[in-house]
Formats: sequence, C-alpha cells, structure tokens
Amino acid sequence: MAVSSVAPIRVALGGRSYDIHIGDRLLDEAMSHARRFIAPYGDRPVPVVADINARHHHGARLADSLAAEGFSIAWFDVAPGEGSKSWAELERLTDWLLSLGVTRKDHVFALGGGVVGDLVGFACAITKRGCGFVQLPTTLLAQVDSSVGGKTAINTRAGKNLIGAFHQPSLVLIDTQTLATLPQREMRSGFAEVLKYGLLGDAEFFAWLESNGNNVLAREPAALHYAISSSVAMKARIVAADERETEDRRALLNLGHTFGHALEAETGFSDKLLHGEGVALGMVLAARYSARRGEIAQADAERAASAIAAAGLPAALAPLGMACTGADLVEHMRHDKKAEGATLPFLLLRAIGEAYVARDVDLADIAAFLDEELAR
Ligand SMILES: NC(=O)c1ccc[n+]([C@@H]2O[C@H](COP(=O)([O-])OP(=O)(O)OC[C@H]3O[C@@H](n4cnc5c(N)ncnc54)[C@H](O)[C@@H]3O)[C@@H](O)[C@H]2O)c1
Ligand SMILES: O=C(O)C(=O)C[C@@H](O)[C@H](O)[C@H](O)COP(=O)(O)O
Ligand SMILES: [Zn+2]
Repeated sequence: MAVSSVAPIRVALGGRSYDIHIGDRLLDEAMSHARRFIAPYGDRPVPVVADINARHHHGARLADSLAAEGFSIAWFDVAPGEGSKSWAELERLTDWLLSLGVTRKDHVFALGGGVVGDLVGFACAITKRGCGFVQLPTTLLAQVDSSVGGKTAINTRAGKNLIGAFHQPSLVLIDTQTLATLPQREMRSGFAEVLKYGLLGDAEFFAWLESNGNNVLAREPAALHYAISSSVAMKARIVAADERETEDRRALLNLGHTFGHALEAETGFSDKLLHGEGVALGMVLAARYSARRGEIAQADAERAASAIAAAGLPAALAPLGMACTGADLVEHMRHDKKAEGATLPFLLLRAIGEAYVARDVDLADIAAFLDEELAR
C-alpha cells in the first residue's frame, strides 16, 4: 500500500518556517519538492553529504531525480557511527564546502541518519556564517526526531552535543521507503524516540504504540506513517512554541536524555549503546525515579518500562555490564546543557503522557538511585 501525507507538516517559525513532507517515494520526487533550493546551482554540482550506507542503498534514487532535470551531485561520504560527529569530520566537511564555493544562498543536502543531519546542520550554521540545508533523513530516528527542529551539534571529549548551534533546515523530505534497508536494531533505536512523544505528552498515542508498536517495527506502511506523522507533528508544535529551549516546553523533548547521554558517555559513544537505546533506558530511569518521588504510580513507571522492553529496547542497567557507580554517571551529567548554576533540571513524569521539568532534584539522591538501579 502506498502511503503519502496529503499535506506537509509545517514548522511555524516566521521567516524560518519550513515544511516536512512524508511519503513512501520522496527521494524519487526530490526535485519536485526541492527545486527552489537546487535551482541556484546552475551548472555547479549539488552538494550532498551522505552516510555511506544511506548512499549505497538510496543515493541513486536521489541522483536520478536530479539528473532528470540536468543536475549532477558532488558527494561527500560520511562514515557511519557517532564518531563522525567530531571536530575532525566537521573540519573535513567545512573545508570541502568551501572548496566547492558554497555560498550563503546555497543549500547542502544531508542524506542519512541523525549523525549526518547533526553534522551537516552544524557545518551549514557556521559556513560563511550560515548557509541553507535540506534534511533527507533515512533512519527512523532521524525521520521522527533529529531532522526536525534545528538542533545541530558535534560531540567533544567532555560529552554529547556540547558544541553546536540552533540552525533550522529549509525543508525535510521523509521517504519511508528508505527504512526498508535499515537494520532492525536501528529501527528499535528510533522507536524509542517515538515512545518518548507518547510518554511526554500524549497518553493516547502511548497506548496506541503499546498495541501497534510491533506493526511499526515491522514497517507496516499505515502504522509506520501514523507513528512518523504523529511524532513529527508533536515535535513541530513544540519547536514552534519554544525554538531555543528557553521555556520549559522544548526541554520536554529531552525526556530520558540526561540519563541517556550519561550512559552514552560511559559506554564511549559506541555501538554498545545507540542513542535511542540510551534514551529508552533513560526514560525507564526517569519513570522509576518519578515513582520513587511519589509523583507517578509505581505501576505506571513499570508500564513505561514494559512498553520499552516489549520493543526490544534496554530497560535495565545491569545487562550493560558497566563498571561504574551512580556518582560516575552523575559526573557525566554535570555537562548537561540544561544545567543552571548548581542545579540540573530533570525531566520527570507526573503520569504517562505528562512530563515536567523538576528543578529540585538532588544529584546525590540521583547517584544513590542509580547505584540501586546498577545493582538491580
Ligand atoms: N538534532 C536532534 O534533534 C536530534 C534528535 C535525536 C537524535 N539526534 C542525534 O542523532 C544521532 C543518532 O541518529 P541515528 O539513530 O539516525 O544514527 P546514525 O545516523 O548513526 O544512523 C544509524 C545507522 O544506520 C545506517 N543507516 C542510515 N540510513 C540507513 C538506511 N536507510 N539503510 C541502512 N542503513 C542506514 C547508518 O550507516 C548507521 O550505521 C545521535 O548522534 C543523536 O544525538 C539528534
Ligand atoms: O529536539 C530536541 O529538543 C531534543 O531534545 C531531541 C532529542 O531527541 C535529541 O537527542 C537532542 O539532540 C538532545 O538535545 P541536547 O540539547 O540534550 O543535546
Ligand atoms: Zn534524542
């Protein structure tokens, strides 16, 4: 069954507004949606920065769409994995963009998952003080989350996403057909961010995911389309309301991330724990910690953990086999960008579908809680 969005989802940000199109063959039709961003290239090749796996499986469809109207592509290959969100890769990419003579009116195309999207977005934020970019997300995680909202970043020795900028894309084209080649572990990792939307703000969507998650993970077209469009619509609303995370609105999208980023750091930003897996575990911890504070029923915390485990995502710390203490994990958290002086706001749950920002959390208590979870 072919499934396409009838109308695009708009991220309403005044002069920086943009559309998100969702459909099952959008790379084949890239030219029809992205024409105005490609036209300025004239006889110059269009710069496309691609994850090598995404290019291998889906690059030809994009190239054919452009070639049909006489445009060629200059490809920049990015190695898979979190390691590519680095100073070294940023330098290599910006040098390449400058060597192509990219101007501030040009748009760079990012084909791949969140790693490529975050890297390209940041490179475009700083190249000539800002050129445009178009997101062509090819992982579930990138389609439901990272391609939308303009958070761009690289990692540093001190931690995750610590060097970056807010820089919105000009267009997002979500081609669900690209997911046909995505490894199942990556599907699950993206599904964690889908569950996040239900947990943070939509109990009905969460219940739908409990019943239909298997169909999403099996890439059943209607279920997949509903999960992606619901997620993106919620993210678009939140970003439009609080683009730069200055109010407590956008911070809700960080549910599970303070714990998750600390776990990613502790496991060396490696394949041992993918971003979505860290977020999944982080959401379990946030739910259990909320129950420990008496803010959510223990049964609801375990309901969240069960949905996460049912999707084949990690829901307990012990199996990770980390040789660390709760205090070690809290040390990683001190770099969290939400920190305000000595306090670190935590995203906690009042109910399934209701996250909030808690500013009264004692980090020593978090360390003690994590020690219990590590021993569980
Ligand atoms: N900017 C944001 O708002 C935001 C939101 C969420 C996550 N992120 C970031 O996104 C990153 C994770 O993104 P991700 O999960 O997409 O990981 P990723 O970009 O590393 O891609 C995951 C894997 O899938 C492969 N791949 C990509 N598309 C494929 C396809 N269609 N077929 C086969 N293989 C394919 C890649 O080669 C890679 O091995 C993290 O760095 C995270 O911090 C950013
Ligand atoms: O878009 C947002 O806002 C998010 O927080 C989405 C997250 O899923 C994403 O992982 C984000 O990069 C984390 O943000 P950070 O500010 O903690 O780096
Ligand atoms: Zn995330």
